[in-house]
Parts: sequence; structure tokens; C-alpha cells
Amino acid sequence: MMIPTIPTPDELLDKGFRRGKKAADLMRTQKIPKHLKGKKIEETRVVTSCQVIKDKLKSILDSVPEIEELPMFYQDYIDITVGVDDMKQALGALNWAYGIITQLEKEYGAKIRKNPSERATSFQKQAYGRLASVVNKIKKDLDFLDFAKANLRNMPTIDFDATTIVIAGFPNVGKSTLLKQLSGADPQVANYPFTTKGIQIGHVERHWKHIQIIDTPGLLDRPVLEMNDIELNAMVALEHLADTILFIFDASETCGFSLESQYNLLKQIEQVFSEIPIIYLFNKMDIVKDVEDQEYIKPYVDEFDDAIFISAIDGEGIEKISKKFDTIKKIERESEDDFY
Ligand SMILES: Nc1nc2c(ncn2[C@@H]2O[C@H](COP(=O)(O)OP(=O)(O)OP(=O)(O)O)[C@@H](O)[C@H]2O)c(=O)[nH]1
Repeated sequence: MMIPTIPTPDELLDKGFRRGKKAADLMRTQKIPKHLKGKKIEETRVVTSCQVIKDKLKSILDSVPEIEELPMFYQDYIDITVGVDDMKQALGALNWAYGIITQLEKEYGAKIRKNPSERATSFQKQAYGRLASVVNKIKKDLDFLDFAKANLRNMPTIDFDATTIVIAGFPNVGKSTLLKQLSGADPQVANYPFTTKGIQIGHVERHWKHIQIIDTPGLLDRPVLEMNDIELNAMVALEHLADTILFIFDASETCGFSLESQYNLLKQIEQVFSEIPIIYLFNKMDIVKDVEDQEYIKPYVDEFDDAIFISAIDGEGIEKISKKFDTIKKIERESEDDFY
């Protein structure tokens, strides 16, 4: 979403009045019968100012799509980041101002035309006064949209037709390393609410199937039980998106988390994403070498009969993951409303 620069009320009015003056000055140089000239100049001034301000409001309104028509992921994203209700309220206010200015333009255009030219300047002043009052009334809405612009600028571009894999696992288990291995190129980095590092999106083409892999540092790498409501909402947004979760264990425990706590994190994630299949990976096998020799890993490995053992850093086992991707089915979400 590319929201254009949001002006302050003063900037908006200055621009409108400046352009009104320019148009009025131009009118002054035209050959017009004397008794009409004053009226024509003031009418032009008022109408031009109104139009310039309306154009700017319209360009802002047009840049924001109908929020209800956006995919649920974006609605959640906007809600978590800036608040959907506040967004609607601000856009509603701009729409209101647009309507009022349209009325002022008509009303004062007609008043200036129909009355003697001596009164033209006084009507023009009245019109400007009312214009300023309308624009000043939407100050907080313009402020809000400026805040929204900054916060939504780096919204992730998600392909809703692609099969989507969401990576989970504690910090330092090798999520970014794996994402790079899988997607080959540098992943797109976009903002994501309440993660400091930003969401990372990598893309893989497998047999003409487009797969996007998403890593959300700061979200799926910590206990769900510690999350606040806003973070839980972000989880819901991910739930709307994921066709498969890729859960990464650091089998070497060099990430600083024991396999036991990693396993607990997995259990929580399984609860939240109960409808979504999970692929289990044990990473850093270059350090562990042989699972059979490592008593501490066994109980965890035995939990899964289809776990994949990899070393993300040297690309070991990556092809097994890619093969597994071929079996992933896109979850059909016919009506997004079903989720609520
Ligand atoms: N020995 C070994 N080290 C690895 C492997 N995969 C990742 N690492 C190292 O583990 C550390 C963490 O890897 P990252 O890919 O940054 O881990 P992450 O899970 O993305 O971490 P956050 O970004 O903090 O969530 C880095 O120093 C990697 O080089 C592996 O297969 N073997």
C-alpha cells in the first residue's frame, strides 16, 4: 500500500490558497466585461482552492483499498499495526471533508455569480473561512494517516496464491541460514508488527509450484504463553496464511536452548496451529554427527518418524526438505469468515 505524502491542515490550505491565488491572478489578465471581472476572479479563486484540496484528499483516499476487501492477512496486519477502526475513522473523516468541500465549492461559486460584484470578495473570504474550518477539523485524521503511512510502508508483499511455509523455532537454531539455503537468493525483508528484525520471505519454485517461505523473527521463536494479545493476533494472521509449518530443532543445543524447551515450544505451536501440518527438522547435525550416539537427543527424535536431519550451514539434507515440499497441499480457505 503506497499512501502518498500526508499534508498537515496548514500545508493543505496553503497549497489550496496559493493555487487559488495563481488562478485568480491569471483571470485578472483576461479580457472580461468590467462588471463581471471581480466576480469571475473570486469565483475562480474559491473553486480552484476547493479543487486543489479535494484532489489531494482524493489521492489519499484512492491509495487505500477498501479494507474489508483485502485478504484477511492484510486486514489483520493493518489492525495490529495501526488499528483498522482508527484507519476507517480517518478515511471516513477525509471522505466527509471531501463532501463538505464539494458543497462549499458549489454554494460559494453560485453566491459569487448571482450577487453584485461588490460582494464577491466578502463571499470569497467566507468561503475560505469555512474551508479552513473543515480542513482543520480533520487534523487528527491527517496525523493518523501520516502515522499509518510510516507504519504500513514496508508491509510484506504476500502471494496469496502461493503455497506458504512458515518457519518456527527458537532464536539461533538456524532459521535464516535455512531460509537462504532453500530460497537461494536473499529473502525479501519486510516489517512485521512486534518483531524488531522484520519478516523474511524467500521464494522457491518446485515443479511449477510457487512456494513462499516466511520467517518471523521474534514471533514463532518464543513461548506462546508469554505473548500478549497483540502478538497472539499476529499469530492468527500467520494461521490464515500457513499451509505448513517448518519447525526447526537445534539438535546440538548450541543455540542455548535445551531440546526439552525446544520441544515445549513445538507443543505450543502445535496447539495454536492445530489445523496445519508440521515438518520437523533437526538442524546442526554436523555438530551432533550421529543421533544414535547421543542419548539426550533420542527421546525427541523418537517422537517423530518422519523428521529430517540437516545441516543448514553446509546445505546437507536440503534436498530432502525440498522433496517434502512437493507433498504440501495448499489449504483451501474458501471463506475467510470461517476463521472467526
Ligand atoms: N554448525 C552449524 N551451525 C549452524 C547451522 N545452521 C546455522 N548455524 C549457525 O547458527 C547460528 C544461528 O543461525 P541463524 O540462521 O542466524 O539462526 P536463526 O534461527 O535465524 O536465529 P535468529 O535470527 O536469532 O532467529 C549462526 O551462527 C549460524 O551460522 C548448522 O547447520 N550447523
